[in-house]
Amino acid sequence: MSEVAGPPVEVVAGVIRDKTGRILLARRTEGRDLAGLWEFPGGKREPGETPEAALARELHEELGITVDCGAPLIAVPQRYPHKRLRLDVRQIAAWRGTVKGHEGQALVWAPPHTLATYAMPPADIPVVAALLQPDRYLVTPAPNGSDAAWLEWLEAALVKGVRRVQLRAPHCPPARWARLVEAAVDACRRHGADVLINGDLALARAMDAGVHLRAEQLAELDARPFPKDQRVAASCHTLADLQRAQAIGCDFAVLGPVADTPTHPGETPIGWDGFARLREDVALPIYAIGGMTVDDIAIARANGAQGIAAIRALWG
Ligand SMILES: Nc1nc2c([nH]c(=O)n2[C@@H]2O[C@H](COP(=O)(O)OP(=O)(O)OP(=O)(O)O)[C@@H](O)[C@H]2O)c(=O)[nH]1
Repeated sequence: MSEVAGPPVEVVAGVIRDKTGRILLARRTEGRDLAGLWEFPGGKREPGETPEAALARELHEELGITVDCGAPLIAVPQRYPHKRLRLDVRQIAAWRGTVKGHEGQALVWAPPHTLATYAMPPADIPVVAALLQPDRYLVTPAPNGSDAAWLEWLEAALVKGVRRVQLRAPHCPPARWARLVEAAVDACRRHGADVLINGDLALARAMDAGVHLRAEQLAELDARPFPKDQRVAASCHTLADLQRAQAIGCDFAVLGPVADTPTHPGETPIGWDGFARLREDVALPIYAIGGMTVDDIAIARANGAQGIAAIRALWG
């Protein structure tokens, strides 16, 4: 069996911070796969080793430090032309010693907001997103009651910490929806939350908000509809959708349904295995959707997701 089809290579990497919160990146040396790219320090797990032991060994060998392994951040299944890997990234809770590149690798302490400016391997794109972007994406339900009640529920979700919102209301009359969107965009901005409007490019443009593309819209686009500073995301169900989302430069995608959900009866869930298999062929941050609750964020991260997208579980 070729390495591309066989089981993934297990790789562990650490998020090491200094006292000011900067994060350590190492540059892959010449002659190795992906040479010149920046990565989170770490390496391959040896047979029989736990991820924590492998990471402690690698960081000692490569940097000369002793570490206490902390919480898992994300584990990214990724396929490269000649291999598949699972990049298991852990927060480093504490470390001792003096950081030095023992293998001739260049090192840099990067302030978190600069991470995306470093050229990195595809598997690291979701890692950087997991460090910097919200782990939950609220999709609003249709306003079935009064406008005031709907806006109060949105406010409650924002107060609870939701920081990324998709405004969506299938079948809402356009004039009512435009009024609600205006108030909702305002509420999201007050809370510093990212706001995207489902489907309606003109409304998103008018509000200077992001757009969340439906899968059918995505299929018809061959370029990103908005500039880089205005978010573009897309709903995906297949690998072709994900590849198109990546090709047009979407900031992130939503993939599912992962589990059964009453809002999309009759759709066959892809399960976590299906999610992980689809995710390994693109390098996008991807939220899992379909029957998700906040209790699923850890398993979502363990399958390479940015987190969960949900209506009911995040509303109010
Ligand atoms: N340590 C580390 N490895 C990463 C990251 N992202 C990523 O794709 N990888 C890949 O995971 C593998 C890590 O193995 P290693 O660092 O022990 O590898 P190596 O140079 O001996 O590996 P090679 O045989 O693939 O060239 C490499 O294939 C590397 O490209 C990352 O952020 N940190």
